[in-house]
Amino acid sequence: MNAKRSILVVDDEPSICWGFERLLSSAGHEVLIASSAEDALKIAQSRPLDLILLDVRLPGEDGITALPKLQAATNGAPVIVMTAFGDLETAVGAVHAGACDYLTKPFRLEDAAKACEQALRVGGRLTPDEPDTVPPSDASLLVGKSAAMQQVFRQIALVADSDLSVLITGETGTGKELAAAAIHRHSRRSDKPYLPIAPVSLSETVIESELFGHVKGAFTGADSNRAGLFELASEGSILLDEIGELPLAIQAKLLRVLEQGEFTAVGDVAARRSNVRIIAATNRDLEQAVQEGTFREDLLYRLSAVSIRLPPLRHRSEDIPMLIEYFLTRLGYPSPKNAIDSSLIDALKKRSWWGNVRELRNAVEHASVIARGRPLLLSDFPEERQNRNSTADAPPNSLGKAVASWTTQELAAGSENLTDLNERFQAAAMPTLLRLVLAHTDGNRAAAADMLGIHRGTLREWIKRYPPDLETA
Ligand SMILES: Nc1ncnc2c1ncn2[C@@H]1O[C@H](COP(=O)(O)OP(=O)(O)OP(=O)(O)O)[C@@H](O)[C@H]1O
Repeated sequence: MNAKRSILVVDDEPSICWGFERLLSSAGHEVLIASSAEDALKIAQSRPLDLILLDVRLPGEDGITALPKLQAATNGAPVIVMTAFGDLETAVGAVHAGACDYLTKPFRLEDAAKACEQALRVGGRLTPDEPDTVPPSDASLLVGKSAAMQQVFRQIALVADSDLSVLITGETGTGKELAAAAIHRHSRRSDKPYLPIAPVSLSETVIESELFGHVKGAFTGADSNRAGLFELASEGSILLDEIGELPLAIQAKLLRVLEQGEFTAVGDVAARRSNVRIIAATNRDLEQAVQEGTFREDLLYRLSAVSIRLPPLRHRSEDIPMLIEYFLTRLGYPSPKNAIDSSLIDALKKRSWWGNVRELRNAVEHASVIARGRPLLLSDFPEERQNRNSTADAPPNSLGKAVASWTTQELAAGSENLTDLNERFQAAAMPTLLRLVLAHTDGNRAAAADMLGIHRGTLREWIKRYPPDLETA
């Protein structure tokens, strides 16, 4: 921050005003203070301002309502909104009302300084739009109050209205699909289609046709023209879930959509224009997939113009009480707040939750059935699942020995025609793995997929391909 600028801080907390005064005046700026929206408006009408830092909760008129008036009075000075009560709806509301950035209290002074610097440099609002009027249905709420989730809300709010493609990463069950739906819901495209697709367990031709459509006679069975998702979602958004599983040939076609905004239906020659926003999600490490040659580096680069990482639940255990209460409310459980006590919360916070929020939701549903309306106890919850990386129970090297013996045997018996060793290895090992994991989850496939760290679609395909064996362990 070089040239001297006039900055108005609107907050009824003296410590925040004092902090900003010190921070900004030491950078050479003039700092004005107002403790209410009404006072702020008087100042804004009486003199030019270069930046406004505006709290949401104020005595009298709230910050979000006052924001457009302050902007009108200042001829569009950039406004950074601050709040201690961050949820996604507030973040989006602030951005839609015209804020250029959003800070959740408590924030680090260096983050605040960066936001001010950026706002003074860029100025103005980022995303002009009508106020958001679509109330989310209950099940689509992204719940969380941890700093990590606040950061996610901020990113969603800032990116929702642009047409940039977004890459959402995070472990299974962290809410990637919810985040993608929220981006669409809060975008200008919200009245247009939002179509999610998970390409796992579909053959390459089927995925290609699903995405781009096909013309009559393109392949056996294609007896009429069929529109793909890129046409069906016209002017809307597509979620490509499990993008890491997309075959390389389709990746090339997707790159063309991203770079040139066009695609060709299967069996067609004419290019069609795409006006669809692409949101992609994955629980795979795409950098590693690039190293391994299964994911195109240029596509990763294009997709991650904006990238949002959903943190695992074990890194934000402070969200657990809120999430439990939320799930109990959705289940219609009597007085959810009183149904959980601090010792239960402490015990649940110590768990690893490898299946993340999905696992927590399933566990709460399970506990609520057992508790039948009384306060929940730890014993109502399913037992904690093993860390999927733990090898503690395995006798040392037993698996290695078994694999060595199997491989040696195969190689010894092997003829020159040995070309499918990996497939035969999978066929030998998978049925047992699947049987034991499914037995452990009482046949619950979603839970088994979480444990295996794979998508449910992939599990479905594995079960079909390697039917779980029935012999005892
Ligand atoms: N922050 C959250 N607030 C409320 N519910 C959540 C949250 N995160 C996840 N959930 C719930 O957990 C379940 C899994 O969420 P979602 O399908 O979005 O996860 P995902 O990351 O896409 O998982 P996967 O990679 O396995 O597809 C859903 O029932 C969703 O409603």
